[in-house]
Amino acid sequence: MIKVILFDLDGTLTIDRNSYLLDLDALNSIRDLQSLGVKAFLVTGNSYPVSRGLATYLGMDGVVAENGCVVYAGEEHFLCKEIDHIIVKEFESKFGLKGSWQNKFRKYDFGFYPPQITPPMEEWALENGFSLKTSGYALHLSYNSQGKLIGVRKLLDLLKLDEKDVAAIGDSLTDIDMMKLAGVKVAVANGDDELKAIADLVTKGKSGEGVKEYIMSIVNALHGRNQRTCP
Ligand SMILES: O=C(O)COP(=O)(O)O
Ligand SMILES: [Mg+2]
Repeated sequence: MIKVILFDLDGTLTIDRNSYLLDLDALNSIRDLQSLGVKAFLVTGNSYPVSRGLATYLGMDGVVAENGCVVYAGEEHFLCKEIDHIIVKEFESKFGLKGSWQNKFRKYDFGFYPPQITPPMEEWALENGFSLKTSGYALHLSYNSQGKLIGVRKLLDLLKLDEKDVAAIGDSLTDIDMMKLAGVKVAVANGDDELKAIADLVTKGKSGEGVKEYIMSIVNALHGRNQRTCP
């Protein structure tokens, strides 16, 4: 039985990819799910303050932020090597990138625009021991080569959860790492092809609509179970 759902944020809980507007119907369906005892976590490439602030106001049960490097589930865990801000600036100017406004609040995983990785960047990253990823929203630079996987592993340890009790839903390449430890892997309809290829289920709807569709299927199944067990 699914006890925890991991939600990517950008492109998944938003109304579309490349939008920052949250899908309010998807958020309401998450509340319905939580009222049935299923826990909800944000697992995102966003900075810790943004992720934790959002999770608090959305009533989420915790977060994995900075693409796996920071975990909060009642207490904080920091899992990656910090990047010196001088290196961040060097990377930005060397490749003519614009740093994310959240970079001043980041320690382990930094974001840049445009979100495309080029071969010279890959060469530089390899020489300097970094890993590059793209979410479609931003290009990410980190020493962490395992991405969201390390944060999700920590979260499951903290919650003493088995992978089979976990579902994850996302839209981009950076969610493939999150899915590695999820018993049920869900991709939204407008997600990256590589993610859809490893998913157990691809929703009919895009982004937030797809989230609502998947959650309602669980909510209905749980209601069905409860009705069967009530005399
Ligand atoms: O920070 C990003 O680039 C995207 O964040 P996400 O992991 O919630 O999609
Ligand atoms: Mg995303």
